[in-house]
Amino acid sequence: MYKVLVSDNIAQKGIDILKEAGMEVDFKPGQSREEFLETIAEYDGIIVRSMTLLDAEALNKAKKLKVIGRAGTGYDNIDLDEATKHGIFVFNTPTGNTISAVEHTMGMMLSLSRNIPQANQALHNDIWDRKKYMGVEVKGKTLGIIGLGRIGSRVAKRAQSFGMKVIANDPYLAPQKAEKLNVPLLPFKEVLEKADYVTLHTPLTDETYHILSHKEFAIMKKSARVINCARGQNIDTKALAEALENDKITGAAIDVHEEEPVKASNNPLLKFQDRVIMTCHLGGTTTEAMDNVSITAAEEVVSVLQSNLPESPLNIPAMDPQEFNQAKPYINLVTKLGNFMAKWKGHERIEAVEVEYGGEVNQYNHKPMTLSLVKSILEPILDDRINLVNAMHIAQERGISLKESQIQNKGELKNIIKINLKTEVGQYCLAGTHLPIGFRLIEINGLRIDLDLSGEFIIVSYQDKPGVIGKIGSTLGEENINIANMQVGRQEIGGDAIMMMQIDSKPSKEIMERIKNHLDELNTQVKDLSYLEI
Ligand SMILES: NC(=O)c1ccc[n+]([C@@H]2O[C@H](COP(=O)([O-])OP(=O)(O)OC[C@H]3O[C@@H](n4cnc5c(N)ncnc54)[C@H](O)[C@@H]3O)[C@@H](O)[C@H]2O)c1
Ligand SMILES: O=C(O)[C@H](O)COP(=O)(O)O
Repeated sequence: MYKVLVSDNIAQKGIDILKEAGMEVDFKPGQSREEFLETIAEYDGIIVRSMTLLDAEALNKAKKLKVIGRAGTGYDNIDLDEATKHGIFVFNTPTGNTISAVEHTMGMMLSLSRNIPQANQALHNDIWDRKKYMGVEVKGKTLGIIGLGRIGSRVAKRAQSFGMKVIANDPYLAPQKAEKLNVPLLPFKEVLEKADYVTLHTPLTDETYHILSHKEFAIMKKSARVINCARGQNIDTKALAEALENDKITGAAIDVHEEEPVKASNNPLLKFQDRVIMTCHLGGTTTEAMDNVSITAAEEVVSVLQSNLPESPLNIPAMDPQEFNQAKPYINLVTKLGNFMAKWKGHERIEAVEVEYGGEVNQYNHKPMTLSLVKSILEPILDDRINLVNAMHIAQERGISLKESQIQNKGELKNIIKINLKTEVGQYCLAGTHLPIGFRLIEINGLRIDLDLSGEFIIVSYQDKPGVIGKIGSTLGEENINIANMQVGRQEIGGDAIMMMQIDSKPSKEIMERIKNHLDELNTQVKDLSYLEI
């Protein structure tokens, strides 16, 4: 039975899903870091929100951990590289709280414009002051959106319906997407200069850390108001406090904070009661969003523990389900070729793997195929230590160079995948194709063949000599082993030759030994005599 830790608050519906799937669940929001580190080794899966820190220290102790589910969007509390090294799948549930974050942003902008929280607080303190809490309209004002993704784009639509002019900065967004939204994409500095409201909707990255600091506040309008419902570290809090102090900008609405939870001792913004609105990271905290992210996270943890791939992976390439289904035959083909290669030559130290994709295969993202190939080649050597998450990392760690390329398939075949393996001993090549009748092996070390890519095989590399084929055939016949298919090729008379046989039953070690002895008697310089079951 798998054991799952839920270390932050999620909706009960998510916990029920885990239990119904037969998981043992520990629900421990708010547990101490010490207890967390002491017990993390027990768990196969963990569900977190933004409060649990899954850094290298924690992940190094998580010896059984297979999957981390982030019930929410931002995953800056998870060390992705470290999780990847350990082969731990990490996924998030990025759409479940989008609308809640959008609506919170709109609420913050309106509250900031109309002093709603301040007036409410005053009235609760028995103060009626209509003059002090006079506001401004948002209609006709310019909203500058930094990060026009899921949340930013929806904020744009809502702001436009309020009669605002919306401009944005997002260097990674396809311009057509912004065009469709009728939002001009402008340089960062220009957005800051023009905006009456600046709202942040970027992830936390090296580039977006303190994306608003002294320099940026200095170029904003004095009347500008700033909204942050993205990540606390996107704003340099001290610089924001100074900008407010020196009237460089007018106000701010802040949902996410550099240090959470916020305390009077760690946040200089608390003193600006009239100009700063603060909420306690509530953007994604609605009944609907909590249900959405909790249900999805729980379903996905169960699914990954049942050996499926997550829908929104963070450390393997994502593919939409339709594309994945269409590419699946090629993922299976490359895996079969990798299994074949591993059984044939995996005992030799691998130096390089090259994979060539031809024909229809090139309509699809190659990454999942290449990852599957690397996994299938290294799996027999590394047992279950390798999966799609850490395959590339392990290959790099072992000094194996990897190359992907595209080839033209000139023949009639609609698709072809060719893998080339370089080991300390030699170079080997296999090619295969996917046909309606199944997977076919179409080339081995330059020899054109056409064999079913499953079953039992004997491969012999030798120096071309009369008598070899007969000797092998008769030895197998004596032992009642039927040859279903056989193909032979050579470079020239008396040159390097290769024989590929598909047989109906497994030859014993003794039979293989006898074949070897017969070939030695013929003095054929046998370079390879392998039996493989695929
Ligand atoms: N307050 C909350 O409770 C809450 C809730 C949900 C999401 N969030 C946060 O909101 C943020 C946005 O979420 P999303 O779902 O819209 O993400 P998203 O990935 O859909 O959008 C982020 C956008 O930022 C852009 N971007 C990245 N780097 C940039 C840069 N240097 N300059 C300008 N743009 C840049 C990306 O191209 C992308 O379009 C995330 O940080 C997420 O964690 C907060
Ligand atoms: O990135 C997110 O999904 C939001 O910041 C919500 O975070 P939370 O799950 O801690 O509320």
